Amino acid sequence: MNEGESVVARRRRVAGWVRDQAGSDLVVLPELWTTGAFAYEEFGSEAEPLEGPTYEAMAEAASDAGVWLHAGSVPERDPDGSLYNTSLVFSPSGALAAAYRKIHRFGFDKGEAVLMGAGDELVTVRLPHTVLGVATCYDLRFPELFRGLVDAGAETLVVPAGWPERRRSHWTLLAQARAVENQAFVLACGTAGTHAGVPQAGHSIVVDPWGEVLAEAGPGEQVLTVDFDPTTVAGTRERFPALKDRVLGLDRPRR
Ligand SMILES: NC(=O)CCC(=O)C(=O)O
Repeated sequence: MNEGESVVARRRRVAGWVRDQAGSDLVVLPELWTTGAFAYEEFGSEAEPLEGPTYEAMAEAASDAGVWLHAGSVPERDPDGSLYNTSLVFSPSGALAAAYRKIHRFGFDKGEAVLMGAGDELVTVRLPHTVLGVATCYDLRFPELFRGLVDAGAETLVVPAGWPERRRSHWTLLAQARAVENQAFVLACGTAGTHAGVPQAGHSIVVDPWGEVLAEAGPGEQVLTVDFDPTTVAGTRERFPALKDRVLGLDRPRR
């Protein structure tokens, strides 16, 4: 994203990119792309109700293109005034298929962690040939969230992000780890450019359930297109049934 571009102009530009993807099955956008994930001062001023201008523009773009659209996330203002980092998924008719409020907020004692509320619900979305499990950016560091998504049926894990360049090695490593440990496809879509002075990693990445990188973007803005068969997940899980060997309850003290 170009700093200095208005939210209105960026929304129009991104909607055009989505329309250009007609013929694809699923299009994925990154986290907080209207403001930038590190533009904390803008979260309040640019926050939208769930069905706000970004929702409307993305619903229309999904329907014009006839694609499933994970529209990344927006700063959402709840009717009670609280802010959330909320991802939106639209069906090819432009209907809202799911909204996910980011569970793990980044920033420790500042930024998103104090400005936004935490979601408390895992979200999956059934598509014709796979079930998406939805997570956002910093969530990538919390494997138990992804295990929850897998238990809810997820086979393709979608992670929009605004991940900084200085931790890019973690981005790639964690995307591959989440794919391998959950025997799932991972579609991790990151912002490019600089947000509020924080250089972004870009490098969106698609990983298969064996941990192989199917496609990886460069550092700048680009459309990364990849063909894969999500129905292969079941076979991978059957041939190498590590998920069946899980011992449940180890994440809680035993006494
Ligand atoms: N927007 C984010 O969640 C940033 C996460 C991050 O920088 C990290 O996990 O490292």
